[in-house]
Amino acid sequence: MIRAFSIDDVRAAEEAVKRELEPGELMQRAALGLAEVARARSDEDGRVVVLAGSGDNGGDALYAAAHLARLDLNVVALLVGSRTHEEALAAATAEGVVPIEWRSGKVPAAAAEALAEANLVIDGIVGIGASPGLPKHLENLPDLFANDAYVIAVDLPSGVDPSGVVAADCLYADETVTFSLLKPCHLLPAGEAACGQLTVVDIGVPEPDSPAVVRYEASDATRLWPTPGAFDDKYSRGVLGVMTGSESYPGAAVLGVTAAVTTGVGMVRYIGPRRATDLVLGSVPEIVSGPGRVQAWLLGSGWDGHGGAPELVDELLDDILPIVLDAGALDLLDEPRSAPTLLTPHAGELKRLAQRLGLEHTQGVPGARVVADALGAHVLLKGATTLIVPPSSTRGPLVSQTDGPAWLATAGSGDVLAGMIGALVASGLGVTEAGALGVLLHGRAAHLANPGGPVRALDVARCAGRAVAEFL
Ligand SMILES: NC(=O)C1=CN([C@@H]2O[C@H](COP(=O)(O)OP(=O)(O)OC[C@H]3O[C@@H](n4cnc5c(N)ncnc54)[C@H](O)[C@@H]3O)[C@@H](O)[C@H]2O)[C@@H](O)CC1
Ligand SMILES: [K+]
Repeated sequence: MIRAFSIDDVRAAEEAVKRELEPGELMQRAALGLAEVARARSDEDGRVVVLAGSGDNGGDALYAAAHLARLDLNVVALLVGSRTHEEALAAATAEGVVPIEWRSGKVPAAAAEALAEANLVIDGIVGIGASPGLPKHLENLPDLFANDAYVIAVDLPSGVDPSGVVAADCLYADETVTFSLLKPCHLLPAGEAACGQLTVVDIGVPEPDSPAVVRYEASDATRLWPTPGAFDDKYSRGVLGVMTGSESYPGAAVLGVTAAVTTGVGMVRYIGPRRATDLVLGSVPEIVSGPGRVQAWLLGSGWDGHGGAPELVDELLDDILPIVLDAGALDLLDEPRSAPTLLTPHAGELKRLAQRLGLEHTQGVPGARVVADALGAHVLLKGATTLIVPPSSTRGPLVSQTDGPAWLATAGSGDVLAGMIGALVASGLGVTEAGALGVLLHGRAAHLANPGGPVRALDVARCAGRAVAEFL
């Protein structure tokens, strides 16, 4: 599992280590690690421009500049903040780094020339001390870079919100060199795309106890998968009740049920309108049609209204079983249930849901968070990066998954994901783990369905079983 930590926890962990070290030692470690990566990425005749801002991020960059100049690279330092880390600047100039001030206004000619010639740019404008966005005079900075310049961000791409919540103008990097601990922006959509390749340099700061953001990997699927044992039967493995599909959209039921059965669960009980039931039975003869005992419910994919059985739905919502609410069932809840509940909206559905509930945020992490808090439910926000946001009261980390190819943006894909997650919840996993492993499985199954190419949702569903075998 990949873990990122809140900025407050990172600061506290760094301070604790600093107290045990000589002053400045931690920055020296960061700068040396950064310089080693930069050296490995630069040519023999490396022409390097270091962008140094006011804070310690600029200090890291300037000390790294000193190391690179000592290795005979040609290094220019553009001092772009209102202040400069004076000791780091002195160390850099002592090794032959050429400083150029560009603290505001138009770019000085010498700075523009250095940037146009640089094949390596080190972005030390701001790090974890930053508010989102770039200073006005640097907004068009990338226009000054040579096309083939390799950009290394120090700790994080400058301009990115360190906590990964607010999307802002930032300097896109080819590689981000961070120190010991990942920060939320490295894993969340508002920052991750700007990071490029993420490289972690160990400066000896131990992980705090509780991560703010986690990402599940294949090894987590191996560890957590609800694999049956010799004493299991179909009931002990778990039964999933599914109410999906409608007269207008019966295909959603076929896709979700196919995915659930192929993912592996003791049994699926399906309840839906006549046409959908006939289609589901026709393509998935393993299911049982009609009500009965189940361990979890999946509702809503392909609904056109309330799924045709409002009394039953009300009963389920009052019940103590875990429920996955997808698509048309997202509108069912107005207040928290007393049992685990996972909502699986895409961005448009989240917006509609948050507006219906009269909440102050409607998008991204803040939108998912207010919905999760209002409904006491986990919100799995689907997208190129899929997030799972728990209610604040759980104090649990956000989950951020980027497993699927973009080919998964196709009709029926969400119905398949809901079926996979439903199967995992019925098998006994908590909604967070089921959501995260479901997203992992969805991505892996898409890859198996057609490596590197377009996929249809039914093929993704059919590949679930093989994908599970790969995890195990
Ligand atoms: N704290 C530590 O123990 C360590 C910190 N390190 C480095 O120090 C960085 C954090 O340093 P700081 O706390 O000094 O903070 P930063 O260097 O991130 O920036 C703070 C400075 O930037 C200004 N600023 C804030 N937002 C801005 C914006 N949007 N545009 C332009 N300027 C802005 C502030 O006025 C302040 O002067 C880390 O990201 C890392 O690179 C490393 O040296 C490792 C050890
Ligand atoms: K930076």
